[in-house]
Amino acid sequence: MWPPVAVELPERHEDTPAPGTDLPPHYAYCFGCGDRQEDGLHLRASVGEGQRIRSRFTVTEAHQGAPGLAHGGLLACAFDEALGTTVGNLLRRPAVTGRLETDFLRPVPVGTTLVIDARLDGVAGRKVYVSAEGRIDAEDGPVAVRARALFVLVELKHFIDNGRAEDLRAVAADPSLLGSRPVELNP
Ligand SMILES: CCCCC/C=C\C/C=C\C/C=C\C/C=C\CCCC(=O)SCCNC(=O)CCNC(=O)[C@H](O)C(C)(C)COP(=O)(O)OP(=O)(O)OC[C@H]1O[C@@H](n2cnc3c(N)ncnc32)[C@H](O)[C@@H]1OP(=O)(O)O
Repeated sequence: MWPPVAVELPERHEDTPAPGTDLPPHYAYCFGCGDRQEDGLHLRASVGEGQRIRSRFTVTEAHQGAPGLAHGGLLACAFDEALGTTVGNLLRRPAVTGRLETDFLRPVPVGTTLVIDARLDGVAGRKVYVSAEGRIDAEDGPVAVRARALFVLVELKHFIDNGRAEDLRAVAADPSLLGSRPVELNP
């Protein structure tokens, strides 16, 4: 059963941009989406209809597990990012991945762009349930990966208490590293 508990489905946050709007990286050095993270996955997300966010991830030679094929762990990472950005942008509250499960249905060759459609399935207290499927090269392409996750809402303190001090200082000095959102960090 998914979600595994009774949930509410909140309206998306009033500050969520209109469907079709591209979303900025949430952190410039994020491995999933950061534009200053040269070795990262460089997912690009945009707002979908209702409780949906669409992300795109292009598999490169750096992402191989077997010759010419994407590594499953990297695909899981891409889904973590796509699901996390769905939670963050639709609820506009900080959250972390508590549990992530993935089903790999087809091999994903280097050069593929996965079109990942994620949706918010519901919220139960601090628990947020999200799911996604990734299709090969087109929004109506064959499904290659499905994922479901539980995110847990946290206070900003979670990041301040646990993050490495020099990285927190860098963000405090240059808040634009966190995309367009004003966040107060005083480590
Ligand atoms: C100004 C605000 C800005 C807001 C943001 C706005 C826009 C943002 C835009 C974009 C989005 C941004 C980012 C998204 C992108 C990428 C996503 C990547 C995310 C990650 O990559 S993030 C790193 C990996 N992640 C961790 O580093 C977590 C380590 N972990 C912990 O820090 C703790 O473990 C924590 C906090 C998870 C829980 O700890 P805790 O003490 O706070 O709470 P507790 O344990 O009570 O759990 C509460 C309830 O969740 C249930 N629960 C917990 N874990 C479970 C599990 N695994 N399975 C089943 N249920 C579970 C419990 O059973 C309980 O349920 P119940 O309430 O029913 O008892």
